[in-house]
Amino acid sequence: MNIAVIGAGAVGLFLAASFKRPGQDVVLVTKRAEQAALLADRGIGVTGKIKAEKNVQTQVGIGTKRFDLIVCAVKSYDVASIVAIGQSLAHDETRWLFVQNGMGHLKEIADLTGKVAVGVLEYGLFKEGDTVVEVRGLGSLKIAPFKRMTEQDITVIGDAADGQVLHIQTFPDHNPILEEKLIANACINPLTAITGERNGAFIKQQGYMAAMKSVFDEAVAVLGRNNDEALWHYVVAVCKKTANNESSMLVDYQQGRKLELDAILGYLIHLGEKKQIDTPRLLLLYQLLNRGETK
Ligand SMILES: NC(=O)C1=CN([C@@H]2O[C@H](COP(=O)(O)OP(=O)(O)OC[C@H]3O[C@@H](n4cnc5c(N)ncnc54)[C@H](OP(=O)(O)O)[C@@H]3O)[C@@H](O)[C@H]2O)C=CC1
Ligand SMILES: CC(C)(CO)C(=O)C(=O)O
Repeated sequence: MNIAVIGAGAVGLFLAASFKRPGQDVVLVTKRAEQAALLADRGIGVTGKIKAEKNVQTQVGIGTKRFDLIVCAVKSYDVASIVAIGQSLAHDETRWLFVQNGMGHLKEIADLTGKVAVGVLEYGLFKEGDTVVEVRGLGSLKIAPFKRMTEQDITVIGDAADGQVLHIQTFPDHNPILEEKLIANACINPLTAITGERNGAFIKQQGYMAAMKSVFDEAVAVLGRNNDEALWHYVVAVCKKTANNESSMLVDYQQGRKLELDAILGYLIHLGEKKQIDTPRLLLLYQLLNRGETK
């Protein structure tokens, strides 16, 4: 099987290393030529809680080669541009896997004509320069079919990863796993970005925990999952497993990069509007973090 991973950020580096196994070709598609050259020279280094060194091929932008599996690891706001040009990487039986946080990207990937799966990544990953990713929190990659994917296609993706690096769990339905992760990201990412704290602070300090719970209550009301104790335990468990991680939104905020506000908070606020459910806390977080890049 030949595999393309699009986007060489924290997640793309980790997943490219995860799918690189003997007899399996992995091409990591970067945006910048300098990064492609460095990766070709040094390979990918995985450090922290998982250690691996893998050599993969690199490619700058979309080329002419077609792949059996395409893993899209760009931010949710870049998914539309990949969908627009990505078809040239695919053949009729290509399987796509999208691993973005939030649920904002689902409307974009609905336009793809191929077989599409979605995944949620519960690892805490931190990009240390162009070729190294530090694993700061362990979890799973949960994957499920989104469209035209059979159970067997999902199994093929699950079996393709190097089990020493990546733990994959497969699910029959994408909605529950994406909703759970959406809630976790709505609770963790904006508050960590505002406070500058690592994820673990929100289970160690009572005041932070109360703030997170109040965001949780609003978010679950929008999804119609009030009184879902198991979901609150899930959010706490993600904080615990990734306690030492700076959330992807905190990292982006500190680096002045665009935030995934629309995919996470915006998605819930919009759904709340449709259902006539007030979301004052989600709106406040959105406004505090919006530096003018999002409407
Ligand atoms: N980091 C984490 O711990 C976790 C992240 N996630 C989610 O995973 C997704 C990816 O996150 P993360 O890896 O942290 O984000 P990063 O910003 O680190 O990586 C995204 C990468 O995509 C690249 N890119 C953008 N457009 C293109 C393009 N057209 N062609 C090729 N490459 C492109 C960017 O390049 P450049 O930098 O050159 O612009 C960047 O390297 C997000 O939705 C995030 O929320 C989920 C769980 C954990
Ligand atoms: C799992 C978690 C919360 C890890 O920090 C994440 O999804 C992120 O940072 O975006």
